[in-house]
Amino acid sequence: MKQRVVVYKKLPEALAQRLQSEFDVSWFDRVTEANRADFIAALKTAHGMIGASLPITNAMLEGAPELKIASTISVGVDNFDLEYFRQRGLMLAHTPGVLTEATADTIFALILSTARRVVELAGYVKAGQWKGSIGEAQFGVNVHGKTLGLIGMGRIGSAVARRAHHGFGMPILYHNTRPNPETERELDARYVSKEELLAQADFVCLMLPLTPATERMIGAREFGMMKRSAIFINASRGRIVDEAALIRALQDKTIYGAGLDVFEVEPLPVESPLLTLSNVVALPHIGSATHETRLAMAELAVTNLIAGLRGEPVPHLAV
Ligand SMILES: NC(=O)C1=CN([C@@H]2O[C@H](COP(=O)(O)OP(=O)(O)OC[C@H]3O[C@@H](n4cnc5c(N)ncnc54)[C@H](O)[C@@H]3O)[C@@H](O)[C@H]2O)C=CC1
Ligand SMILES: O=C(O)C(=O)CO
Repeated sequence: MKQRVVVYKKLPEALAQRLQSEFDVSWFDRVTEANRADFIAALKTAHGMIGASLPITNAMLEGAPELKIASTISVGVDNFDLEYFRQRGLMLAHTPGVLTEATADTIFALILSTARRVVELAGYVKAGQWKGSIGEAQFGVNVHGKTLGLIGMGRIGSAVARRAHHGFGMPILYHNTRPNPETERELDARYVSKEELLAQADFVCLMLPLTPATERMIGAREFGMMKRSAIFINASRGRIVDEAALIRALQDKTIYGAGLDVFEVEPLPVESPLLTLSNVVALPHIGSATHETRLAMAELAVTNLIAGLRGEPVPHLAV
């Protein structure tokens, strides 16, 4: 008898066929309030599940005694309780590496667009407000030669640092769980305490996983330690930051601006004060969202899932 798989994100046709040919599949393009009960019911007999962008609670999995593997189409695994997976001996697969460069590109887009006020001033042109030569009121700040502070120097952090060092001549400070000697040699990056980084960096960029140790790691105290000219960049996870404190720091001009791809609540509620601030560039969680990269992520997640269900070594296990 075929093993059963629950898919909870729309997959490219060729990958859907690959799963369909080997497994008995329940399809959910996405899970909403309307089909949530059907999704949970489908999990009850599932051996594997694959998808993204949905918190998977232990309660959902309690009713899934046959489950062996969850394969998330993301590198971040914060939608799962890792301890629960360990205790039940379940596998959790993810997609590191294939999205590193696309996400680093997005982070650079945030750095440049916030510093040079690209979104705000493109809106100014489109609104027909460009009547003469622009003046100081529209000037931005330099990116090249400024100090980049990276909190989190893993795969994506290192890819951002390479762009900054080779392309923009930026001195690099970083803070990480442990020093990364290879990156230090290649990019002349300097390992410093979080406090030193916050005080010295012109751009403070988070590239961390969301874990109990990183949740709300950046709050009022940390914004207070940054330069008033600092630009804060977050494309990691919104909950690493105390968003109310960030809003206050931006309103009070404790910092100069922020480039954000992630938020405490996503989609970002339309009433968020972040949307009223001209010194904020807000993107809809598009770090890895290119055609090529999303396809590579889906391919890797399907490969992970199939390997797990066949009892073969899984290329990328988080647990
Ligand atoms: N906006 C988006 O679309 C995307 C967001 N992400 C986020 O980026 C995160 C990082 O991805 P990768 O670079 O591939 O992961 P990675 O595991 O290669 O790098 C994370 C780094 O953070 C460090 N770290 C962890 N906890 C720390 C702490 N408490 N203090 C200091 N350093 C700490 C680790 O030592 C590691 O070097 C993902 O977990 C995900 O949440 C990833 C891809 C796309
Ligand atoms: O992979 C992740 O963790 C993302 O946030 C989306 O690519």
